[in-house]
Amino acid sequence: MDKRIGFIGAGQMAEALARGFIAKGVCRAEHVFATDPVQDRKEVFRSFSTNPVDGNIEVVQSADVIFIAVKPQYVSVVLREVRPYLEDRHTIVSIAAGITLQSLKARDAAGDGVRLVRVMPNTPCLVGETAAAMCLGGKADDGDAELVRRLFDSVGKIYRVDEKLLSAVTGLSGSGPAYVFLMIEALADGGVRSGLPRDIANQLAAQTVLGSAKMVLQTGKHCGALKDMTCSPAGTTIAGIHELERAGTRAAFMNAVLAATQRADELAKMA
Ligand SMILES: NC(=O)C1=CN([C@@H]2O[C@H](COP(=O)(O)OP(=O)(O)OC[C@H]3O[C@@H](n4cnc5c(N)ncnc54)[C@H](OP(=O)(O)O)[C@@H]3O)[C@@H](O)[C@H]2O)C=CC1
Ligand SMILES: O=C(O)[C@@H]1CCC=N1
Repeated sequence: MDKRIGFIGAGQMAEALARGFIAKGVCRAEHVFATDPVQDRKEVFRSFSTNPVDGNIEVVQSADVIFIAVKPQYVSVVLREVRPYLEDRHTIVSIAAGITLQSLKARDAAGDGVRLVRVMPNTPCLVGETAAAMCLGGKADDGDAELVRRLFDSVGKIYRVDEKLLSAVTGLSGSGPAYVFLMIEALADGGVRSGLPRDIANQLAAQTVLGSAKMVLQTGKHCGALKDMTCSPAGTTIAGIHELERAGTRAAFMNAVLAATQRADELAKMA
């Protein structure tokens, strides 16, 4: 792709996206520009051959696709700052949790006439396996959707959804990697508690999650049927499942997604 990619805010998510895009060859490192008030973050971007620049306006002047990757409460201040420098060539991609298209194009933010795309990505873009969703606003058209789709298809999967679903996407897949990391860590702890060396326990736990996710995606079978395949009558697995059910694990995961979704909605109100 010949587009230049800019990041306003060079934090964890910006780094994961930039590294992912470059690793998958959808853009070249020298076509990536990033800025951050924290000097160390700029040095991180320099370390993988992208261009750290001195401010948000310089990012806008250097790039065509501008990722707004600051914390939600700073989004409108950033947009107000760069607004006079926005041109028709720019597509603005906000990844901020909870910040609506309406508030992105408000008069004290980007204003009317800007190509706006909201994306909720997740950190596995770093390894080419993001689960993301997007919606369009402002002047954004199918060309912008195609551009964003091309970027995200290179680092995983992206789905177009109604904006009203984006908080739920945030609660499920945006925050989801953290739930899964916690689960992998806990599974490995269980392995260690049962006598496995830590490194083998970590590998077994992570590979089990990877393999199980692939079975869901590749077989198209219901998770309940796949679970049943693992449970021999009076066997080991059903004894483990019994404990998970006793602990309310399903409700805990559902409540985690719900709490994160509600938090995304709260962030929208606070911004
Ligand atoms: N982390 C994740 O998994 C995901 C994050 N997101 C969204 O991505 C955004 C960034 O999150 P994340 O990367 O985790 O956060 P980080 O705090 O790691 O990164 C944000 C960076 O932006 C910097 N910053 C603050 N103000 C400005 C400014 N005015 N101009 C330029 N840069 C600024 C921050 O500096 P300082 O620390 O000094 O404030 C910080 O280094 C958030 O809106 C979040 O909702 C979306 C999906 C997943
Ligand atoms: O924790 C957060 O607020 C961000 C948004 C989704 C994932 N991380």
